[in-house]
Amino acid sequence: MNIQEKIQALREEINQHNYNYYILDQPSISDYDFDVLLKELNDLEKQHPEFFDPNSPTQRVGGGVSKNFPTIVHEYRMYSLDNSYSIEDLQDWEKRIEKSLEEKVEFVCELKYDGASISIQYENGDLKQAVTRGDGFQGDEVTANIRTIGSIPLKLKGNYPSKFYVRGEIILPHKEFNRINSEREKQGLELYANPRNTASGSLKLQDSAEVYKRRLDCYLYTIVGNQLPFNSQWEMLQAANSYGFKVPPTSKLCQSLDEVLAFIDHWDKERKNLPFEIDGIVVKVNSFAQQQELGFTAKSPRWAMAYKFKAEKVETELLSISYQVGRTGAVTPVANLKPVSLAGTIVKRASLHNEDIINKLDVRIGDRVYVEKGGEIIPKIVEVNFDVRQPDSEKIEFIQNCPECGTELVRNPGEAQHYCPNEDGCKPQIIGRMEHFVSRKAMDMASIGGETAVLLYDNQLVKDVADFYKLQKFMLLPLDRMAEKSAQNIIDAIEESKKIPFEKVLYAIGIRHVGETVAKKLAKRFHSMDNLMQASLEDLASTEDIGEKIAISIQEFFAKEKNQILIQRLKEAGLQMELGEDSKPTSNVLEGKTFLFTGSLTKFTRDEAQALVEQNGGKNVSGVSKNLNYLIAGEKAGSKLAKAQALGTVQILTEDEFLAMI
Ligand SMILES: NC(=O)c1ccc[n+]([C@@H]2O[C@H](COP(=O)([O-])OP(=O)(O)OC[C@H]3O[C@@H](n4cnc5c(N)ncnc54)[C@H](O)[C@@H]3O)[C@@H](O)[C@H]2O)c1
Ligand SMILES: [Zn+2]
Repeated sequence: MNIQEKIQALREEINQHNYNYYILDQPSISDYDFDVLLKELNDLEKQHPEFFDPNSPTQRVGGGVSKNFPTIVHEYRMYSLDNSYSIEDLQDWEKRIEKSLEEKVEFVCELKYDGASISIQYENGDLKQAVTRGDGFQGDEVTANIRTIGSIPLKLKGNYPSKFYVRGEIILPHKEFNRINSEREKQGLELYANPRNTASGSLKLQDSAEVYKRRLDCYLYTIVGNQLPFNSQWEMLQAANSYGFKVPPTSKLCQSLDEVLAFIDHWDKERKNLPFEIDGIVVKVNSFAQQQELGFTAKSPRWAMAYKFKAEKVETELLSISYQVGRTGAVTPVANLKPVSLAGTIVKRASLHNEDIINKLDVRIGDRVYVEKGGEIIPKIVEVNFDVRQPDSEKIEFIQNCPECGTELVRNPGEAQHYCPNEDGCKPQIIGRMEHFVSRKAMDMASIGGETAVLLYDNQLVKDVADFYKLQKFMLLPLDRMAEKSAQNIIDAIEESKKIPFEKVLYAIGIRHVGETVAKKLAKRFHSMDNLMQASLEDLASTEDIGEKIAISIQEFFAKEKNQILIQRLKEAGLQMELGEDSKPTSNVLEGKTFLFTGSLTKFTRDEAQALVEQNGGKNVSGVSKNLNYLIAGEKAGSKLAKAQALGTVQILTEDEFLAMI
């Protein structure tokens, strides 16, 4: 990979994590690992300014707006914060500031509440409107949900300005987070990863009665507006307090960096006693005049810096290891720990991923181990305390047979995971496939949870996913705890699922390595199950973002006779086996041609434009290169236009010229 490709790959990877984190509220990596990726990209971009892109995730606030709420443009932009993980970084920052201001600087230290940003507008003392940060320029209007939060005043007191926005963080206290998760566990629902993403997900619920039940809380730290009666962060906090806002009493005015460091030190130790999660300390230049002089970068103020704590780590004992078999047959070792309190939850298990990780950690039963939790659901073991290892401890031998069905496990060359090959006889694999099939992003049958899947399987009603479509109500009624209403719900959900679009069906059938995104790309490229089943390895592997590994996995899946029969039965049941009319290409006038849009577009949004390209058989690309045929340049087109002109091989079009092509 050359530098440009590396930069591009990092941008794509980070964008995907941003999407998981901010839109789906389901991070798949820890914040620390995410920040490492972002820093790597930032460093590369600094070394290679020629690849600057204003749309890079280093230049933009990570969030976005959803389709479920009205979108509101922020009158005053909402920024993110610069992060540092070390005291040295913080010292460097202070030196930079002092140098550019050439005068004494006071700082305000605040806790960095780990929740979701909110901006709330007040007019004449009344709460008017509440908007999420979104991408910093515009966010979701969630006023009704915000009104359910007890600590946010609906009416102000004292001598408040007539119009302003107050900003702060919506958080979910540990106690509530644990309560919600233990309820979800009882209902067999997927657990939420951490309080922050749960708080942000709660704000986006459609039913404010549900939001009310979540007992969110809010801490406020900024007021913005025109001609406000205070000149510093500290004065502002006092004023906000006098208007009736819940301003945290923990903030501190510091005269020197040493005082700042003492504050950090104090809270690094004390944070575990707080009833809510903080992920660091925010240090802000106190004086507004100085703030103004320092200004902003593309995504954060230069006058503030977040110092992030390292993920909390605790020591405990490894009691035993169990092995879990997933729907693909993958066997995952899980550490059973002596229960210990970590980041507000009691931790009893930690992930060990695979044999290689066990060997690398050299972890043994009875060892004292360090456990860390960084945003994911299951914490991980990061280190062994070798100083106190028992002399008679033995190296862990990975199991050789499936703990569920006894079949000998296989480990393919080049892969770290062990698999149980007994696809059709190993219960967790069958149940896992059923659960995957009915899940929200697949066939979306909410009325069939994990417990129901087990019930249906144990009663021999459903042995594979096609059996769902043979179910009738009278078969369900005799089952344990199956009321008339739940039986009807199940039958309805199964019937409804016949309308689920092809790309989700493709995801639902559970081909190894075919996730949601890959399924979409395959659907778009091959249009129907039949085409896909007949596609050659070359055809498959030449699809965007699909490499040989996925291509082989697809071919292996369809080569099996039992899968061919399964598909045939699903087809007969009436599932969607091809793309819906509206996603099919309407013409192929753009076939074989590549397009890129730049600048601000007036005739269509970027998404609409790209959809037009695809509907007419063309392909969208993400950067200017020899592979680009057409660049459609809107107003204020910048570096991409210049680069295309320099290349000389790219045809440059206006929006109208593009429309004329189709
Ligand atoms: N794990 C993942 O996949 C993933 C993906 C994207 C982002 N993230 C994480 O999200 C974070 C980046 O998100 P971000 O842009 O919201 O930045 P951030 O959370 O690091 O900092 C900015 C935010 O801090 C909040 N904040 C809390 N207390 C504050 C205070 N006292 N004063 C001012 N602001 C305060 C504000 O909401 C502000 O918008 C990083 O920590 C990153 O690791 C993780
Ligand atoms: Zn098995």
